Amino acid sequence: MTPVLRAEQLSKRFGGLQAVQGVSFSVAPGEILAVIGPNGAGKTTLLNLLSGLYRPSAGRLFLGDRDVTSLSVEGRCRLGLGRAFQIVRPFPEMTVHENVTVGALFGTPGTRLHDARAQAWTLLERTGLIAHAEKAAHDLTLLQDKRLEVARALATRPRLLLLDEVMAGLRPTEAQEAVALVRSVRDSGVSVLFIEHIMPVVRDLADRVIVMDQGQVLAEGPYHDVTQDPRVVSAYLGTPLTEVT
Ligand SMILES: Nc1ncnc2c1ncn2[C@@H]1O[C@H](COP(=O)(O)OP(=O)(O)OP(=O)(O)O)[C@@H](O)[C@H]1O
Repeated sequence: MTPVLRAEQLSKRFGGLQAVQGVSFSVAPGEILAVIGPNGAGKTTLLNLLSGLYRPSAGRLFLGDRDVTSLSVEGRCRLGLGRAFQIVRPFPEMTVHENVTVGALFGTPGTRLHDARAQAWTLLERTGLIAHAEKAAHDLTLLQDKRLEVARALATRPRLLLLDEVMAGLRPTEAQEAVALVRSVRDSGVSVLFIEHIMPVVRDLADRVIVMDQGQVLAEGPYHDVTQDPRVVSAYLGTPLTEVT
């Protein structure tokens, strides 16, 4: 089956610093893939290369069969790459429903306002925000805010959703709710690639884990395999990954 996304030898250099070097991987349809690694490993830079925020210094990126290496953020979004944070951050004065409506209008040009509004109601139902639809975005709690990020990204009708540390700052019970939300996104047919530092979340959510260190892929495989890998433990300065928070 054609992967949803395929990165071939992606690299990004900032002046003298090689932030990402020769990274290759793919994401299968319906897969949840985690990208982990110590601080400065290149995870966020990689996500920026995938979403189109950065142009690679070398390498190529495919969405399905399409080479999107030189496409903009918007172009990739319209081909099915959704990112929480990708569009502008939520408009704080607008309601939750209005914010998701904007996502729907942005993701599919030509969408009629009436249809975008209807789609937004459906997404608020799916993401557990329906009771807060008329609240201003700035009145949401952190967990509701994360839900709004996911709802806005889903409004662009992605085939692959990119999430950058969406669990950060959540209490453990809230993180479990967020895990359930991401699972439900996958169950609706959307692949997910997420960066995460909280290891229990990675363990519970990821079908496969890519470990980055110093811009390169250090290990790749199921959670239990990569976390036992001595090279991975050593990259985390000897801290067992079960204790990394
Ligand atoms: N815009 C930039 N200009 C220059 N250097 C950058 C830029 N963005 C990132 N870097 C550098 O690239 C390296 C990788 O950074 P990146 O943020 O991708 O790592 P990370 O794995 O996401 O780290 P963290 O887990 O701390 O967020 C770091 O050395 C960082 O200082």
